[in-house]
Amino acid sequence: MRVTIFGAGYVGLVTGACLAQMGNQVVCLDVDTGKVARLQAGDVPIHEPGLDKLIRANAAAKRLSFTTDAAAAVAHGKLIFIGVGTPPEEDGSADLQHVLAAARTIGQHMQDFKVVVDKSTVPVGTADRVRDAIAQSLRERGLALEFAVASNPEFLKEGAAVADFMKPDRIVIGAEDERAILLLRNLYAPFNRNHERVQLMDTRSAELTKYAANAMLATRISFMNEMALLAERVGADIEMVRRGIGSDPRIGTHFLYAGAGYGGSCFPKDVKALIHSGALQGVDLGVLRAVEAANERQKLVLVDKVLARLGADLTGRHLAVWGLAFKPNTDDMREAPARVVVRELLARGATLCAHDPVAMDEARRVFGAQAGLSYAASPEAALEGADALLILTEWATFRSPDFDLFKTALRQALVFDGRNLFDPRLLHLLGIEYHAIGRAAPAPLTVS
Ligand SMILES: NC(=O)c1ccc[n+]([C@@H]2O[C@H](COP(=O)([O-])OP(=O)(O)OC[C@H]3O[C@@H](n4cnc5c(N)ncnc54)[C@H](O)[C@@H]3O)[C@@H](O)[C@H]2O)c1
Ligand SMILES: O=c1ccn([C@@H]2O[C@H](COP(=O)(O)OP(=O)(O)O[C@H]3O[C@H](CO)[C@@H](O)[C@H](O)[C@H]3O)[C@@H](O)[C@H]2O)c(=O)[nH]1
Repeated sequence: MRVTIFGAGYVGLVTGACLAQMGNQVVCLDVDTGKVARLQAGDVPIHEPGLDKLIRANAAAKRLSFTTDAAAAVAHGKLIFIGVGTPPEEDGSADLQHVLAAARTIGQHMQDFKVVVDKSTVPVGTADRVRDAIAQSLRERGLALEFAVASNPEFLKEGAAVADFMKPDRIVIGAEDERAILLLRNLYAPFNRNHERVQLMDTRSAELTKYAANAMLATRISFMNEMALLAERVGADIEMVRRGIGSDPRIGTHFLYAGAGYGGSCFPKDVKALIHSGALQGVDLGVLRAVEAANERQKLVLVDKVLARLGADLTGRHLAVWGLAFKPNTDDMREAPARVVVRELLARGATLCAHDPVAMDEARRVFGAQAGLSYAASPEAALEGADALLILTEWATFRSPDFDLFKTALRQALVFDGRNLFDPRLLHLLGIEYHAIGRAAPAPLTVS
């Protein structure tokens, strides 16, 4: 099928590459000329496992191309996806300017029937606004062409985006138009072979499903982070509690990891946007307000531990930081807890040497030329001469380090772990002082 995608970001590129891999003819349109030029040259601007290979193979097979030519892109696809950004406004609401600009562009160029599918995360009622924007552009052209608008929210996770798209838990289609439903069902048929994954619903329910899913996951994380605070005070271990509750199938094991707070381009903005949508309707989403407040506090928990141990003035202290991305397997630093932690430690007078396997270029862009912040080519190099190590992202390569280095490379064997990577008893045995999230100091080992 011929498919056009507005937006060549995380969602647009992954959707485009995966649909092309199934044989579809995909054109990705972006307004960022630099990004499109890079993609046309075979350079994939984001780090996402498996994505660059998929993009290059499908571009070489002429199933996937990138353009800034809106007229040609709109003419190409019977199905036109909108996968542009919906960043937060000052008041927390979703900024729909890019979605509505894409809708207007479609209305300005379409010549025949199109199915316009919103894949961006948008508040309930946006499909109606997209419909109105297209209709308005058509009216301005003196045309009355038919088109349908559907909602098809995306549930991929960064760092596992290609795998998530190829093997989705569910494919939510919000549509009322039979032509849109038929085209989308057929487009997704190759991703829907083993069991029925398509969930067909009305557009408004589809739009709300996306926010509700992210809000539920964020709620679990903030809940566990609060339990972790309590666990520390009462001498319990949040990792034991996590296993204890996760084995109940009504709760399940996923998204129960306490840590340095959730980040990324989705949970923070989507929780805010849902709270805002509730307020507009006179519904106070108090649970979500608490989820957000708990997360803001949580981003500073590791800093508080450092200050409690090393003193409120960190002047003259040098600290190693492992991990800058908001999660492993991505170079994305949008809303990453590292942004808060690094700025706070620098403001307290510390100097920092950071390492991240892929996000250091992005970090240089985010932090700019910050006095006191340097980068190391390896995790080991970051440790040299530091007073302590802070761990902010759970990269696999951090999980089994040479623990002896913590004693030889660091000035003192002191580790603050925001992702609970290690067994506190092991580090205790090795003579390393270890502060993690929600984990009380270990009892001495019984030795026979
Ligand atoms: N990143 C994720 O993991 C993820 C997962 C599911 C859903 N979403 C949602 O999908 C949407 C896109 O997110 P993203 O992370 O891919 O964003 P992104 O910022 O990585 O990419 C958006 C792209 O859209 C382009 N763009 C903006 N206006 C445009 C226009 N008028 N025409 C064509 N292109 C335009 C931008 O230049 C940019 O390249 C958001 O609503 C987000 O909430 C994101
Ligand atoms: O138990 C957990 C799980 C995650 N996190 C943190 O939560 C954040 C988000 O992680 P994750 O959900 O894995 O990544 P995203 O790429 O932001 O994906 C979320 O946001 C996307 C955009 O809407 C959705 O499509 C996905 O389904 C949803 O998981 C990260 O900072 C993680 O460190 C925790 O602290 N504890």
